[in-house]
Amino acid sequence: MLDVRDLDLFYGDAQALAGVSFGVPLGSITAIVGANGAGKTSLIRAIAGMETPRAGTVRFDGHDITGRESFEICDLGLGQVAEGRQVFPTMSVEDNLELGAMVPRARKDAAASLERVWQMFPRLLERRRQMAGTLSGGEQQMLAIGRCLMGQPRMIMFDEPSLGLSPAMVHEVFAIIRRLHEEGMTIVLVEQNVAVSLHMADHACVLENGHVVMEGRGSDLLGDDRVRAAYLGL
Ligand SMILES: Nc1ncnc2c1ncn2[C@@H]1O[C@H](COP(=O)(O)OP(=O)(O)OP(=O)(O)O)[C@@H](O)[C@H]1O
Repeated sequence: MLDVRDLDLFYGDAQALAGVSFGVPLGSITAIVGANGAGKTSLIRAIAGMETPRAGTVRFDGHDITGRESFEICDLGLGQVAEGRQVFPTMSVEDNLELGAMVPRARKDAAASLERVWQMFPRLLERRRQMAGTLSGGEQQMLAIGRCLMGQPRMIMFDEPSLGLSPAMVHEVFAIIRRLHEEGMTIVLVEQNVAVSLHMADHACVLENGHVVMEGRGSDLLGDDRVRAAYLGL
């Protein structure tokens, strides 16, 4: 569903991605694993149109989306839940959600999408008039996911969705990701929690210093000695 080929990304003279190629099969959970600074966030941002690659191509669902605006990419059905739950703190929960339905493909069904989000996250419904900045970290993550769903994506890229959350909340966030996958969503998952993400993933790639050094089935990578030593401490 997504095909990334030979992607190069620079910040000034510093190269963050060097010839990155990998694919995300339709209906998969694809994990991107790597140490701090390996380039995972840069990769997600480059795919989502928030950074402009210097070279390479990104194709999503048959469209060449390389270098396109993030709004346009979102409108094609590629959503992302950014690291650090980027909600608008001085807007209400409901207004944050409505912003998620601004893209043309989602606008006319916004009311139905909102009902679906309330059903999925009853806690957000209870707090619909509360300012987003006063929500707990876990609730803000739910809101970030809900806002992404308002755009009616067919694929979602999650960047560190469990970062800074309590164990119970981490469990809940992973349960939501599993549920979305079961409902047919294609998922890209960047996670510090490598063991959990590889267990969940059908497909995975390992990024080191801006290069893809391995790509394969999640279960194969879990069994790989180098992955076990570098990322699982085994
Ligand atoms: N806006 C920026 N300007 C300059 N350099 C940047 C910028 N964003 C990222 N970098 C650099 O690019 C490299 C890759 O960073 P990136 O955040 O993509 O890695 P990551 O794998 O997501 O790391 P982490 O797990 O720590 O979030 C790092 O060396 C980082 O310092």
